Amino acid sequence: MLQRLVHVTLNVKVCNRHNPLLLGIPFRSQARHHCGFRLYSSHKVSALRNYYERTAIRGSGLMSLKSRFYSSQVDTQRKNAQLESVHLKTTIGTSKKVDLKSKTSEVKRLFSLAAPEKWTLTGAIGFLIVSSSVTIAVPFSLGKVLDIIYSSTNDLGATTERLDSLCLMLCGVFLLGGLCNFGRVYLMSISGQRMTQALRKQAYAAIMRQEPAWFHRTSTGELVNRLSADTQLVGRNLSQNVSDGLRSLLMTVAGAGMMFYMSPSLAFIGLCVVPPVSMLAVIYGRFVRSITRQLQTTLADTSELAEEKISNIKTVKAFSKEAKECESYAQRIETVLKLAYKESLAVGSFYGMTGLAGNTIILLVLYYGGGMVATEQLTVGHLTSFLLYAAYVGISIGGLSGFYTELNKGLGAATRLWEIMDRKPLIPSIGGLRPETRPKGEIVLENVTFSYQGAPLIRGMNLHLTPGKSIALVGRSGCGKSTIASLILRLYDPEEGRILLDGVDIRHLDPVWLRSHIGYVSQEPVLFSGSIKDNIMYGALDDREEMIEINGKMEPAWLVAARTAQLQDLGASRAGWRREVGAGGSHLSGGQKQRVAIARAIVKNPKILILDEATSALDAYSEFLVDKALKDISKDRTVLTIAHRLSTIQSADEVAVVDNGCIVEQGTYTDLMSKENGVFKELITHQTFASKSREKNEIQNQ
Ligand SMILES: Nc1ncnc2c1ncn2[C@@H]1O[C@H](COP(=O)(O)OP(=O)(O)OP(=O)(O)O)[C@@H](O)[C@H]1O
Repeated sequence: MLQRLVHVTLNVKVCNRHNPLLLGIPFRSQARHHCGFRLYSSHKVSALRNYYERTAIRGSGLMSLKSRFYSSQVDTQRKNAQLESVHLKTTIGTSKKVDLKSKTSEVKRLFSLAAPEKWTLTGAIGFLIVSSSVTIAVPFSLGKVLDIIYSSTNDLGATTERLDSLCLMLCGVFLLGGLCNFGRVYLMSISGQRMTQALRKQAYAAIMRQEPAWFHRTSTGELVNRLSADTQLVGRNLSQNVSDGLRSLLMTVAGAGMMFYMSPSLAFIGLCVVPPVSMLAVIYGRFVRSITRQLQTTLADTSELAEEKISNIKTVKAFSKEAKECESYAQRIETVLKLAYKESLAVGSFYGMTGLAGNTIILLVLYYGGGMVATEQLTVGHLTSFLLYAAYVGISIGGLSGFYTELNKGLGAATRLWEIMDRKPLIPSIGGLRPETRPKGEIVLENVTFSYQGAPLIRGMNLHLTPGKSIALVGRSGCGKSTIASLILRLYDPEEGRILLDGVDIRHLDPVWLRSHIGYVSQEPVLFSGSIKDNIMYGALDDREEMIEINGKMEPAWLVAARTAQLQDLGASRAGWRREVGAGGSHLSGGQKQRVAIARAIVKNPKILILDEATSALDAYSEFLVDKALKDISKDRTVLTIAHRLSTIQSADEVAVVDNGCIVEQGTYTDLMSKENGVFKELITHQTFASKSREKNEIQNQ
């Protein structure tokens, strides 16, 4: 499909207001660089708008532009490109023809992946040429041997001598061929493995770069499948498949050449089946490509289901849903099987037909060749050689079609990998301002609006976090408290409004720098496989063990953090700090996990602490101890606590109440409680906050 390229550019006023970093960059490069999109003139207005909604708007730094796109006048240079209320400026580029599905460029790109392995591959191709030449020499030599035998009527001694020397020479040639074959397969195999590894690294890095919102739309099973199966398919394609394909090509060309050399008329008869088989191969290759794509997608869905259920086996068992889970897995697998049936049918038919074509060649050659031997136009040795060459050509054409099929599979897999590798994350993982000094820790949310997949959640929120003070965020379940934490961490960008750290919009700051100053304990902390120490060190800014002075004694920062988070009991266990926590922290209790997560958050000595119900899984005694420790480390830090417990709320310097996407009340606990008909007072009265007196009793009982 050839289409004309249209550059779509953003309105500069809007861009600059919302993202001063874009100042001075020409419109066209802004749009293309930032959103990574190209649009084509045949896109209708609605398609363009949809495209914008899907790619440029959601979760991006440009998200805040959305409403403005829809409210302003369109500036367009082409009548038929009227974009209604979308606030875009379109300029038609030069009438450059762009082939949207240029398969050639895809193939080129696929082969460019092999560039780092060019020398190994060149060596392998060298071996391939030698080994193929040896194979090609076999039928000819065999024909010669047969002719010597048939022509040896009188002088037996001379014939034996000729035979001996010919066979000796052939032995040497075959040995060389064997060695070269070994070299070819070995080199191709190792370079294939290396290409797969390199691809895996690139794909994994690309996945890690993406913003969290992208992961909501892309299933984990699919990503794991791309990392394992697709990379392997591409690696194998560029090595083994290319090697086999080249060998088949060489054998086809050389075999056909030898056929023509020996008898052009017989060669024409023998090769008349090649064109229809080649056409069949092309059709078959296309079909296999589409079916492989469907198969991979369905397999990814199935893996996703299996992964989710296996990793949460306790919940499955607690509800006795093993049988149901097996059934739903079987249903998904059924779809895979149906697709596999289709593929098998195509493979079977294709190989059946190519086999038939090969046998037809042999039969035709035998029939006409036999006649030629009878009329002495051809010797027996020549006919035998010819037959072998015909068989070679038949087999090699089969090999070529196999190569084409595999190439199509490889292209499908590579396209899926490029989709990930080419995607520019809407929130960069690195880059931006990195102030030299440690931040003061003042956080301001200014008119922040945010929605998940179009469902509004935060509506023009204003919130001020003062350095050195703690603020407790309270509100009904699902009102968006954890989302506010995610916005401050810049895991998502607001659609409108901005978040400032010490007066600087966090969109201009390097996310790595920003997050290095924020300690975060999530509601359901996740630990990774490894020891307790490894997990605490995960929060450190680098892998080196930082030493800090405590009461005149130098101690590792992670140990101090562990003590602060009341982890002494874990440290005192038999394996000590080397105790393995298991996948996702499955070997630890909920409270232990939470304390390790707290230690992990404070080990980097952050200026801002976000504690999302950080002590909810602790028993009252541990919570009392951790609270005390957190109070100590909260000095001189900005603390945002997302709290349900009364004790946490009461100990905060201020309380902010979230309701209907806004902060509706903010003040000290006493102030808010003294407000007649206040939202906070009502929350405290009606919600089930843990009573402080009950907690005190529990502590006294310990
Ligand atoms: N990734 C997501 N995609 C779509 N909706 C989401 C996503 N994450 C959260 N939500 C929705 O956003 C709303 C706010 O979620 P959030 O976790 O911020 O609430 P919360 O106030 O912290 O709740 P709780 O007090 O129960 O922890 C909820 O209705 C939730 O269903």
